[in-house]
Amino acid sequence: MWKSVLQKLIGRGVPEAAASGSATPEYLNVEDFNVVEEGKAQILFPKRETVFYNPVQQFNRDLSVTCIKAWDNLYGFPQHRQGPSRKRRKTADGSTRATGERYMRILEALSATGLRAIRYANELPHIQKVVANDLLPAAVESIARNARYNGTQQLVQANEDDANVLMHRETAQGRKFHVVDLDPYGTVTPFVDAAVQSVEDGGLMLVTCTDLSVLAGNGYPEKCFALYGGVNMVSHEATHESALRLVVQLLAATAAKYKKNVEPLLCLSIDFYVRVFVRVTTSPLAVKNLQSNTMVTYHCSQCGSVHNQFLGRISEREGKKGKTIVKYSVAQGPPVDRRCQFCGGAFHLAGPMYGGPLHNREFIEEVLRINSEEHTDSTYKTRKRIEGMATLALNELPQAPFYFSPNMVSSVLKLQVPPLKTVAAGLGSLGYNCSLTHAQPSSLKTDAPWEAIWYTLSKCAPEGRDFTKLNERTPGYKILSRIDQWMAARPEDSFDPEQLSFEPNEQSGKIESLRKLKIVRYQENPTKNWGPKARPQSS
Ligand SMILES: C[S@@+](CC[C@H](N)C(=O)[O-])C[C@H]1O[C@@H](n2cnc3c(N)ncnc32)[C@H](O)[C@@H]1O
Ligand SMILES: [Zn+2]
Repeated sequence: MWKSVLQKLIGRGVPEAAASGSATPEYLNVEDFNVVEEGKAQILFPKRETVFYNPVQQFNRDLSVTCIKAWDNLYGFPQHRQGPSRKRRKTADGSTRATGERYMRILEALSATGLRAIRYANELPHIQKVVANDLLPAAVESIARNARYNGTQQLVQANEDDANVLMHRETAQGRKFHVVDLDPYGTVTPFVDAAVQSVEDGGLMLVTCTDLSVLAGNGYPEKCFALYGGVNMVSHEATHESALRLVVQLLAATAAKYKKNVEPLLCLSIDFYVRVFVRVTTSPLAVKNLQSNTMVTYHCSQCGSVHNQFLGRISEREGKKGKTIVKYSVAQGPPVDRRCQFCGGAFHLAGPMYGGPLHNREFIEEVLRINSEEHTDSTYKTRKRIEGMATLALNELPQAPFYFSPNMVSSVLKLQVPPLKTVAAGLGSLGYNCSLTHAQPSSLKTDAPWEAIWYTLSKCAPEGRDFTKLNERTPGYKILSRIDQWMAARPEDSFDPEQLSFEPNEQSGKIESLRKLKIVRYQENPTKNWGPKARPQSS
């Protein structure tokens, strides 16, 4: 039955679509549908829900439109292919998007209603085609109906296939996509192998995972390992960043099999899911860095201190005729003893996961520019939040995996929680850098070792802490009572405790000025009962 409806929909020439402001096409009885407007699309939903739609994911879709535009401006195909210069040209409307033909082929492999695909067709320049695919006949029917209702049926091609079958078939026939968007129920894992092959060289992959109980929860380390090839930071507050690193690792390790390098452009932990934007480029040379960009993490089950162990080392030396010779070798380790040097607790092992930078500055700056100069609140309802999240991501320390909250550290030491700026000033005075993180409020990323973190926090309370009043079995007692031991054992080239000061400095200034910006930093619950949303009953 759906096929005949579909053929009817596809078979009728140019529609009198609602988007073009004319009357409803005669084949549709709008009474049967609810109409939802988002971005520059209007989507018809059958009154009885048969196809997946989650309004809370508007942020995901608004952000994705902005990120594809940024990718197009910076690395998009016609101008990129012409040479290494990434100069952008001003267009008549004042934007700096690349001029050029409609070249971009996008695959939305798991499309449901077609809303996202139609938004891409309506809101992005340079679209040649958006293939909107779904396994479910009712979804494909909805995509075709909505493409026609929006007048985008020339650009949006509804397709019914298993996503993997579609991607492998298209790749086999030499038809790759510049942009591949994977927005599945739960994990993305089953689609990654086909997707990294299906994306054009230098193309963009957009990936959602909503299975955060696995990627960031406490209950399923074995499932996390099976799906992502690594274990998350079970029971650790930085588990949302490890979720991002596990997803990037999955993408990078899969792409590496095909000599492709994955460069993270923007990786965000959002509400109940993660969204990762990466550029995939064929580069056997860059793939060689994967080993030394991959790490395992020892995190103390008692006090939460963290030690990262990278799996490889890269060293460079100058050879004959001044040529640089790069050597790839195995790592030395482990970086910790059997027991935590601070509290004597046992370590838990997380990873392997990606340990490099999660964002690209140039890319985020372009996202922010587009968001402020080219988008308006009326179309991009989540614009303020994009500004807030991207600004936080832009200001994150790039080479400092994970974060800690003064809240958690103080609760271990049984101290009053000091303000973030005080902790940042202390670490700054010892010569370390700090930043906020988009992944958790009131937390700090830092390149300081944990000796410096415990030392600084232990000195935050003006009157000091009389640890003898603590229970001797607690990690706090052990850390504070052994402070002379672990301070003496710290590496010689680390900090000088005499330098510690809580006077405002550059690090506390950075944190304060970011906190004073009028931006939406962290989202409150967007709606009542928000979350990943279950599949519709009939699917
Ligand atoms: C979370 S929904 C997609 C939501 C959509 N991207 C949006 O922004 O509204 C996931 C969709 O994937 C489809 N799906 C699940 N497994 C699939 C497969 N193997 N191949 C193609 N589609 C699949 C489901 O039918 C469902 O419509
Ligand atoms: Zn410990």
